[in-house]
Amino acid sequence: MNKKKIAFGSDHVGLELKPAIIEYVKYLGYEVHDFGAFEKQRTDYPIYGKKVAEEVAKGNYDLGIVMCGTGIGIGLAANKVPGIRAAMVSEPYSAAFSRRHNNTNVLSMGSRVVGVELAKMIVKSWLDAQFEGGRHQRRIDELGAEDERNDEKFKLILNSKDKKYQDNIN
Ligand SMILES: O=C(CO)[C@H](O)[C@H](O)[C@H](O)COP(=O)(O)O
Repeated sequence: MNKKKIAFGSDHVGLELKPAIIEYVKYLGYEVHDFGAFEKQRTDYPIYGKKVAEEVAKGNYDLGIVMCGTGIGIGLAANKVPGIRAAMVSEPYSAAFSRRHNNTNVLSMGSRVVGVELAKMIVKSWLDAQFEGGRHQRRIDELGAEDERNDEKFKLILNSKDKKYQDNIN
C-alpha cells in the first residue's frame, strides 16, 4: 500500500516545532515533504501556508501540516486556498473532530502555544480520525463559497515575494 503523503510548512517561528513533528510523522509511517521555511531568519507565514495548501488542493499531497507562532496566521493563509479546510487547534479533541465532522485537510498549530509532546498528540489524533460523511458532508457542501473565492489579490501578494519563496524552498 502506498504511504500517505503529508506536506509541511512553517514560518521562522513554527520552525521551532516543525522538525520534531516531521520526524514523528515519518515514524508513524507517512511520507513527508517540507516546503520551508528552513532558516530562522524572519519570513512571512502566508508564503508557506499558501504553498502547502496549494499542494494539497492540487492532490499532490493527501494532507498538510503547518505551523507558525500561534497557528493562526498560517492557518488563515491555508484557508484562503479553494478546497482547503484548515483546522487551527491546540488540543487533540478538536483536532480529531475537525476531521471527523469537518473533513479538514490541513492542520495548523502554534509553536508558541503547544509543546512538542502535545503537538504529537494533536497530530496523531488528527491523522487517526476518519471523516464520518453523511450530514457532515451536507454541511461541508453548504460551506460551498470557499471554492468560489477570488484569489487574485492573494496571488499578487505571493508573486511579489516569489524570489524570497524560491530562495527558501530550493
Ligand atoms: O504567529 C504568527 C502569525 O500568526 C507568526 O508565526 C509570528 O510569530 C508572528 O506574526 C510574529 O512575527 P515576528 O515577525 O516574529 O514578530
